Amino acid sequence: MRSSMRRVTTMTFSFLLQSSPPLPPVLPKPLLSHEHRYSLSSILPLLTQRSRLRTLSTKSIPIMQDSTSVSYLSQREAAEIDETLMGPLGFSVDQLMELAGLSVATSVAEVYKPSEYSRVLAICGPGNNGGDGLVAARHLHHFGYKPSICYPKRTPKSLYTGLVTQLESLSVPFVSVDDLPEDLSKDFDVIIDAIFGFSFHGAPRPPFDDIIRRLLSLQKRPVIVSVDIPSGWHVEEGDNEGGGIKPDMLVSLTAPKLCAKRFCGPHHFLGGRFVPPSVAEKYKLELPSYPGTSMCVRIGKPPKVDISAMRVNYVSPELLEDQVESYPILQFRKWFDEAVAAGLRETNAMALSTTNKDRKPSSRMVLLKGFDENGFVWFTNYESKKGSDLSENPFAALLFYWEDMNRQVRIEGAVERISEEESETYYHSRPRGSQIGAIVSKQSSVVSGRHVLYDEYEELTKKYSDGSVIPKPKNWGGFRLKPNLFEFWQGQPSRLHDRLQYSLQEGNPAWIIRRLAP
Ligand SMILES: NC(=O)C1=CN([C@@H]2O[C@H](COP(=O)(O)OP(=O)(O)OC[C@H]3O[C@@H](n4cnc5c(N)ncnc54)[C@H](OP(=O)(O)O)[C@@H]3O)[C@@H](O)[C@H]2O)[C@H](O)CC1
Ligand SMILES: Cc1cc2nc3c(=O)[nH]c(=O)nc-3n(C[C@H](O)[C@H](O)[C@H](O)COP(=O)(O)O)c2cc1C
Ligand SMILES: Cc1ncc(COP(=O)(O)O)c(C=O)c1O
Ligand SMILES: [K+]
Repeated sequence: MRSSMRRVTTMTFSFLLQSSPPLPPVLPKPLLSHEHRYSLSSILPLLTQRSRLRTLSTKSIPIMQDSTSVSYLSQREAAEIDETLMGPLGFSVDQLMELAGLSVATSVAEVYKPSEYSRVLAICGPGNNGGDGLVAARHLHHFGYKPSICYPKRTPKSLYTGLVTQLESLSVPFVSVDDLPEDLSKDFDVIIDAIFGFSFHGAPRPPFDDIIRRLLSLQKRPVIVSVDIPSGWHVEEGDNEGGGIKPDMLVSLTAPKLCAKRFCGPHHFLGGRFVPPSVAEKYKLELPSYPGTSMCVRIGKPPKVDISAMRVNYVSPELLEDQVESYPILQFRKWFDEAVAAGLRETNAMALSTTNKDRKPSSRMVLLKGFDENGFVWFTNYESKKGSDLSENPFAALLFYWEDMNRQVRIEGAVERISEEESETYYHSRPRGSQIGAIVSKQSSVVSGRHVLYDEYEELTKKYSDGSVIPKPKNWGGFRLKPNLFEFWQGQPSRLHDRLQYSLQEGNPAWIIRRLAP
């Protein structure tokens, strides 16, 4: 260990990750030509359908933990709020309908990905709820779904005829009630129930009575997404007879109506991100905040899941022996670049597994800060648990999981400290707050409270507020793992994954590539 430590002190700092660091000069020339630059469009086919879709939808949907803090509206309040918005507040019905329909489409896209739920039937009623359904269908078309529309009682107002024309111009098919299959489960994955909204009263009249009866008979598929009110439910009392439709998703608009208290399906979303504060104040509306730029927010409890049934069937391009690089470091570079180009978050995050002298393993995430033919580098506190493990047993394993690409990379080898000089250079490249953080944190030791760290952090922040150099703690620095084994794993259907292992035999510099059973 000592001698190898001395060897690394002569290295320059060039291993640190750059977008495309120079290739190691020790590699034979012809291999250099194998290096590719990847544009995002060339990478996209490598991503799964699932991940491609994720880029369409909002990144994170915060969940309202306390559903009691959302206001519920009576039928009269809902109608009054609409009048206020469209009267003194200057909104037009077209505008509100566009936003409502977009909220419905984004909510659907959050939960039901078009790779699995592409065939959508929007059943639209005669009022504005039906209009929301028409708008949602248009957006879903643009999101990659294949919507069809059933719109039996058309209103001859220009708002609605315009929405119909827009859908026709996209070749979205309109299906008459007579042409609807009796069993909707064969032809559709999702039904948008945009039949009745908050102006529904009495019992459903034809042809909607029969359509609602058909929705009632559906089992698991297609899923039903109700816009604002599950059609047929009493706007305030809900499904009071217990025989109404049971939607899988309810997208409440502006604020949930009283009937939504009776909704016990798995997905309750709120849309209608346009309520001005004056309206919220007047009606004492308590509404959750919408995340980022999202048009919808999940309200209520997240769905209960059957963990044992949670699984993904991976579908990816094949990983073949004659397509991979002869040098694992080049193959790693290729996959790393592809992961970066695909926009994955923290591509350089890796699990580091160590063992202590009693052969007890432990794992944690660290950030890769550079790699080349000499090894893989990360930084940490030498007196931490991992630091002490590595001094007792200088062998470790690294693991990368690039979920959106169905890829995993395992790397194993011997570990050594990098030079003080390299650690110094890297330490001072970090944000000053993190430099102070490294001084404050006696990593892996017990702390009596958060304040202990923060008090010292504040003190040091003041001390170094003049911009002077923050000295690197002696016990903070880098490790380098020199690999003797790599495995590139590409997820495939039916768990028949591709696994290509590169290993080094004692005293032989050539890498042997072998396929392992999945
Ligand atoms: N604030 C928002 O977020 C916005 C929500 N919008 C949506 O608008 C609906 C409310 O729209 P409205 O037009 O007032 O009403 P409905 O869509 O519920 O439907 C009224 C039509 O339905 C007929 N109706 C009523 N009861 C029955 C029944 N039992 N059988 C058959 N037909 C029925 C009614 O006809 P009537 O002759 O009975 O009056 C109407 O033709 C709201 O829920 C949101 O989805 C807006 O997009 C704007 C902003
Ligand atoms: C994504 C991610 C990256 C991390 N990167 C580092 C790192 O580069 N260095 C580090 O010391 N700790 C890092 N941590 C914190 C470690 O996971 C761990 O909590 C800490 O190093 C203490 O581990 P130990 O007690 O096993 O030594 C990271 C955590 C996460 C979730
Ligand atoms: C405790 C700790 N140390 C070091 C790092 C690496 O951070 P940096 O990128 O600032 O070097 C991390 C990253 O999460 C960390 O949590
Ligand atoms: K509805």
